[in-house]
Amino acid sequence: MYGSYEDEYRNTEGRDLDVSVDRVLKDDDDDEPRKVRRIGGRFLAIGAVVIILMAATVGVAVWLRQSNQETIPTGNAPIALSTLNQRNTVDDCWIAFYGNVYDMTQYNHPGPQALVTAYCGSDATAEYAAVHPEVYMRTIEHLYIGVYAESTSNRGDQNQTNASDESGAAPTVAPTTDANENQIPSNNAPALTGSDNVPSEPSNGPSTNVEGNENLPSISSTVVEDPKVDVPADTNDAEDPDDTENDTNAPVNNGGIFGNGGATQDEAPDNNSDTMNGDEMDDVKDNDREEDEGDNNDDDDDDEDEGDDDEEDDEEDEDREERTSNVRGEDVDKNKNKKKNKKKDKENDKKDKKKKKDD
Ligand code: HEM
Repeated sequence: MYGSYEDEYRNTEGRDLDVSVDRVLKDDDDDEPRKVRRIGGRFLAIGAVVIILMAATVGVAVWLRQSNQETIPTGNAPIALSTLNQRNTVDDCWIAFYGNVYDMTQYNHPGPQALVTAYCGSDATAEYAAVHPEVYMRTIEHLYIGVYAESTSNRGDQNQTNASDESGAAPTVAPTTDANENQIPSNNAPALTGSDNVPSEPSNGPSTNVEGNENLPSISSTVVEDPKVDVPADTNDAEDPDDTENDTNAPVNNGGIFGNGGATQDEAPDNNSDTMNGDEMDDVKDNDREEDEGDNNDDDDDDEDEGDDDEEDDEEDEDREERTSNVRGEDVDKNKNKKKNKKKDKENDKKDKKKKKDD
């Protein structure tokens, strides 16, 4: 009896126990996926919200940025100064060189990087040109964005096409734009023509229109000044033929002392004392020559000793003439010729004397 009761109890309990354990076990198996699903759902929801919030934040940021800035110019639209000025940070760095705008954000400068970043958002043509040849610009053609509207330092020819713009490559010449039309004087500048890509000398690049215009007059002024420099020389050259009659200096240049035209000009009042002295010297020389000739004629009947004296006299005359010619600055060649002539005369005289004696 007891046994049956206990057994029944046990069975009952056992059954109950079994049932309760099964229930518990069953409940656990059923709840765990639900919990996981619930937790997963919560995470998903939170993640979605976060993603949405992030996307919204990014979207708003992008929108704010775009709304504050002008859109990046495409095609041939020139980049205004205001646009350039907005790209003035290290992370968004635009710089204008020679009338073209480049995105220098990713540029690694071989020199100090700070030198480049200091000019983000501005025109650094002048600063660049002060230390670099323009040919270095070719190394950043891939960073070209567009034409800088405010610059007068654009290179290029109006006849060039804009093909390089459309291809995205930096133009070696600036495309024809309204901005370029304003730069016609710059493009016509002599220093820039004939060397579209690489000017022979680095210009002290103008960073503004004013500076660019300042450069132009200097170029044109040099062109204008050149004739001015030549003018005095030309006028002098032109005046020389006309001035010979009236210019007191003309006789000197035209051989007033020893020249052919000196005699007539010397007759006119002349302030040039050298000319007068020259004629006086000529007169003295002529007189000496006549005296010498007279001596020679007088000595025709003299003996040889006396002839020797005549030779001495001749030598003295030669010395005298030499001195006078030196004073006047007469050519040495003239003196030599005269001496030769005199010697010939003497020889002839001697021959005549000998002939006479022989006779
Ligand atoms: C933004 C204005 C710039 C300034 C003020 C500037 C200044 C300088 C200076 C002072 C140096 C000499 C560094 C040294 O000797 O240690 C230098 C070097 C150099 N820079 Fe620039 N730079 C500028 C932009 C550029 C750009 C845009 C380029 C390329 C297109 C460039 C290319 C070079 C190169 C190749 C060197 C090394 C060779 C050399 O000294 O000529 N620079 N830069």
